[in-house]
Amino acid sequence: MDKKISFPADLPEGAISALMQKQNNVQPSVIVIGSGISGLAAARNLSEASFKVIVLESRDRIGGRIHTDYSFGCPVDMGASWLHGVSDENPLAPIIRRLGLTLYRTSGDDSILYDHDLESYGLFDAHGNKIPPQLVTEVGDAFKRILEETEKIRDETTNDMSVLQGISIVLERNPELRLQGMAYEVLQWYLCRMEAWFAVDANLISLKCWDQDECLSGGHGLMVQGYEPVIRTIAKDLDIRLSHRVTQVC
Ligand SMILES: Cc1cc2nc3c(=O)[nH]c(=O)nc-3n(C[C@H](O)[C@H](O)[C@H](O)COP(=O)(O)OP(=O)(O)OC[C@H]3O[C@@H](n4cnc5c(N)ncnc54)[C@H](O)[C@@H]3O)c2cc1C
Repeated sequence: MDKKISFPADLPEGAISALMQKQNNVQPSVIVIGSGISGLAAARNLSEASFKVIVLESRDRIGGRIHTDYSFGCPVDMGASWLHGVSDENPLAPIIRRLGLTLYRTSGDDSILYDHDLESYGLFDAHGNKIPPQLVTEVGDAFKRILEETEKIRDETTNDMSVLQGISIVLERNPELRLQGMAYEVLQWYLCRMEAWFAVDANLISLKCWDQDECLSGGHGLMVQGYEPVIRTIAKDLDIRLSHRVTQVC
C-alpha cells in the first residue's frame, strides 16, 4: 500500500477496502508475515474485508507455536494445547463450536490433570537430591519480587528492553535480592519456566509487553482433538507461501 488515504471513523466492515479500491482503482493488497494464529487471524479478517492477502511463512508448515503432532496416532500438541477462556467472548468459540471440537475442562475442582502448583511435582538437583519444597516456594516469592521491581525499570523509560536486562538492572540496584548457591539454581529454573511459556530466551522477552495479556472468563479447556483443526479452519483458502522467510521490510 503506497498511497496515504484518510478514512472517516466508524466505517462498516469491508468499507476501507472498498474506498481504497475506488480511489486506486485496484484491489488493495496486504502481505502478512507469519502464519501463526495471529498472522492467520489478521489475514482471515483482511481477506473477509476484501483485501488481497498473501501470507509469507518462513517454515514449511503453518501454525507457528501451535502445532499438533499426529505421529503417535493421537493428537499431541507441541505448543498451545489449552483454550484459555472457555466462553462466548473467546474469538475462537464459533470455530470450536462449528467444528464440534471437545474441550476437557482442567480448571476447577473436577480437574484430574496436573496443575502448576508445586505440590504436584518436585525439583531435584544435579545429583538427584530433592530440593526442599520450602526453598522452591521462597525462591518463587523472591522471583516475584524481582519481577515487581522490573516494573519500576520499565516505568522509567519509554524504550523497551528485554526481561533479562530488566532483571540484571534490578539485581544491580538491589543486592539483597541476589541469591546464592542452590537458591540461585532454583531462580534459574523459574527463569527457564518463564522462557518456556514464551518459547524464547529471556533476552528476547519484551519487558514492556510480557505481562500485558488479559485472561478471558470461563476457565481453561484442553483441546482434546488438538489445536490443528482450528488453525486449518482459519487458514482455509488463504494464499499462504510456505518456506518464504522475510528478511527485509522496505
Ligand atoms: C510450549 C507452548 C505451550 C503453549 N501453551 C499454550 C496454551 O495451552 N494455550 C494458549 O493459549 N497459548 C499457549 N501457548 C502460547 C501460544 O502458542 C502463542 O501465544 C501463540 O501460538 C502465538 O501465536 P503468534 O501467531 O502470535 O506467534 P507464532 O505462533 O510464533 O507465529 C509466528 C509465525 O511467524 C513466522 N515467522 C517468524 N519470522 C518470520 C519471518 N521473518 N518471515 C516469515 N515468517 C516468519 C514463524 O515461523 C511463525 O510461524 C504456548 C506456547 C508454547 C511454546
